[in-house]
Amino acid sequence: MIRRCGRLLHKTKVRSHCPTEELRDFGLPNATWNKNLKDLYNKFLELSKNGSWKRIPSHNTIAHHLQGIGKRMFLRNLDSDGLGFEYCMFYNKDERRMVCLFQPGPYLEGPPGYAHGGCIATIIDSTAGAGAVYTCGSVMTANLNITYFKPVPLGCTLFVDSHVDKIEGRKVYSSCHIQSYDGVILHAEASALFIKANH
Ligand SMILES: CCCCCCCCCC(=O)SCCNC(=O)CCNC(=O)[C@H](O)C(C)(C)COP(=O)(O)OP(=O)(O)OC[C@H]1O[C@@H](n2cnc3c(N)ncnc32)[C@H](O)[C@@H]1OP(=O)(O)O
Repeated sequence: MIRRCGRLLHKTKVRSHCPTEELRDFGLPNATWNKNLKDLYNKFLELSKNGSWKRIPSHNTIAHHLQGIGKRMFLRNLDSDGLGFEYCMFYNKDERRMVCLFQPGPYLEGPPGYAHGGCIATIIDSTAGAGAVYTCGSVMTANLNITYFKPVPLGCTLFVDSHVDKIEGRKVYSSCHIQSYDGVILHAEASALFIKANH
């Protein structure tokens, strides 16, 4: 057993709710971020100075983003930094764009040394989904189509760029692509349909 935030947890690291951890903004740099991720982050912080881009805080429960009770978010469900989804997001309201700067950690392995396709789908769903939420409120993913072009090495820095293309009634059509941090490699592209909450 280990003691964390005054509570006893099993060594298997099954998490209980720890208020201080839940208040942490995981979208801020930590020691596991590589240079390319930090450089991209600083670039978008610079772009945010005139208000065109906005950094999106990232907590480990949905309760911080939406009203209601939240448990642990899928993308923030590990206790140690750098092992899973290491990322931050920035939103541009005028362009209806959400970008995610993403460093896949070793626990996201699929093929040896490369990220699992499901985690690529997850980061696309989360980035484009967050873009849809910030553009028009609560949504659910109805459809997600992905084309994988090049495998993603674990520990690299990726630039995930999503855009709300069209809104028709409750239907929100988005597109997304994932490139290497320098834009040289196109790893994947996707289209998604989100349905706005019916209220
Ligand atoms: C800051 C925090 C950011 C968090 C981002 C989170 C991103 C992650 C998001 C997710 O992972 S959500 C979880 C995965 N998705 C689901 O579990 C959704 C499961 N499906 C459903 O719950 C329902 O099917 C859904 C809410 C998507 C739609 O059901 P509704 O009953 O609300 O809608 P309805 O069936 O009446 O359809 C509304 C319109 O959408 C259309 N539609 C619905 N599903 C469709 C589909 N799959 N393909 C094409 N069109 C679809 C439907 O034809 C219709 O078109 P019209 O208005 O033109 O008649």
